[in-house]
Amino acid sequence: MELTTNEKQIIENSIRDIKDFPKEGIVFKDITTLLNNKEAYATLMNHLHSRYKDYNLDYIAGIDARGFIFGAALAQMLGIGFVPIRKKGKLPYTTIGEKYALEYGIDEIEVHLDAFSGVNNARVLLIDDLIATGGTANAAATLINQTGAKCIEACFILGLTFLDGIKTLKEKTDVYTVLEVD
Ligand SMILES: O=P(O)(O)OC[C@H]1O[C@H](OP(=O)(O)OP(=O)(O)O)[C@H](O)[C@@H]1O
Ligand SMILES: Nc1ncnc2[nH]cnc12
Repeated sequence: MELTTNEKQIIENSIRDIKDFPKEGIVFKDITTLLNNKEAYATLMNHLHSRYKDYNLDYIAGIDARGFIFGAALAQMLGIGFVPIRKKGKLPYTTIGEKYALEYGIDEIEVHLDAFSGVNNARVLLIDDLIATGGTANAAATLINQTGAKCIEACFILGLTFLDGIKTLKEKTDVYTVLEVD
């Protein structure tokens, strides 16, 4: 269940820091080097599978775009459905949306209103690659709960602990981070 120190190292070492991307002062955590490293990707996904296999989850919801990669893979391993939470204007059927603050301005994410309707009071795990300010994940958890489903936990590969995102999100749902960056 717990990652061994060695497994944690394998995952941590596979994530690349890119300084000043997309703008000066930001250290961008590049997970593409985790994804193309078969040992690191398998170590991570096997860990997530072992953590969540007994949670009685009905769906995984992944956040556009990097949350799709981990979320869809995990849903398939757990044998449950996957629901994409997308940036505004991308989903074709009836949606509900939630706005959230960016560093500059406002963005919005949406989910199909009937996305979790295959199961009454569906138990949903929210997943994304990273939590920073928590604005995106908070909006996503709100949307899940608005459909009548329940966000049981929010899972991130990386949590930036020098920001308040994790603390704020914990008021709404349980939070799990594989790695913390401080
Ligand atoms: O905690 P927050 O401050 O809300 O930031 C975290 C979000 O930012 C990144 O996505 P981004 O919006 O850059 O979209 P992308 O995955 O399409 O690149 C990341 O993948 C999270 O979804
Ligand atoms: N530092 C960062 N690295 C990658 N994605 C991010 N999203 C928000 N902050 C980020």
